[in-house]
Amino acid sequence: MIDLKNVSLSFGDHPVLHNISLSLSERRIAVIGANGSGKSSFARLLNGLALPTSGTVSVDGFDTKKQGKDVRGRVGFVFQNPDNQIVFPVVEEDLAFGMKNLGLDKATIATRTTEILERYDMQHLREHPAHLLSGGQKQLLAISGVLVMAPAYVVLDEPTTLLDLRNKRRIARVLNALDQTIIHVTHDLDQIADYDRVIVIDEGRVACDATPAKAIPFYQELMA
Ligand SMILES: Nc1ncnc2c1ncn2[C@@H]1O[C@H](COP(=O)(O)OP(=O)(O)OP(=O)(O)O)[C@@H](O)[C@H]1O
Repeated sequence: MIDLKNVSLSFGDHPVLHNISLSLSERRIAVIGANGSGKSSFARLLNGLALPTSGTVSVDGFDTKKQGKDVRGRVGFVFQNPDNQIVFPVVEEDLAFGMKNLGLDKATIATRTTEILERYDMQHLREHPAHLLSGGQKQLLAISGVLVMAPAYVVLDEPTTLLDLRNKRRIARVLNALDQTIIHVTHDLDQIADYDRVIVIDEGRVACDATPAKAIPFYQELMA
């Protein structure tokens, strides 16, 4: 469970999130809202990429301020642009990077690398230069690089924004098939119609927290 208690976040004297208290445990959670409403800032709080100015964020009891390493081991983060996430020149090296940081042995790294490449039909790309992948393949590699570390939660910040329709759908299918809890920041309302929970953020506050059937029309009305 990810718990936020009275969380506020400011950058300098600019308040961005105001007194948010939430518990996140459903399997598919979407976060939607206008540009600049605070969605990315909210997402970044969940794995300690941003720390609250006041209040606490905890993941399975671990405080993001005090136990960052435990939190990062539990919460994977996928960025909008996979180029910001892919750090090694060859696909298999990139997949191995996070696992090496976790201290996994060579055999486990090799097994998990094979498993994830097979799962997403990318075996033929194992020794491929990462920068030559298509946009969809790059995002799949970025997501794979997070999944091989076996996080309990995956936070995704607009992972399909840069993709064409076919790849958007492919990534949506990948996300829907995950066992982990996902917290998915998106502007793509079609993708979240059958999610368990939708949180609408407006001007740094939770304006609606409900099922898609209630939260999506609320958001559409807000944007009208
Ligand atoms: N590192 C930072 N330093 C200063 N201000 C920031 C920083 N990150 C975000 N902000 C500000 O916080 C506010 C919320 O930004 P955030 O990126 O969280 O919004 P968002 O809802 O994700 O927007 P978008 O849909 O456009 O991605 C904005 O006013 C932004 O300028």
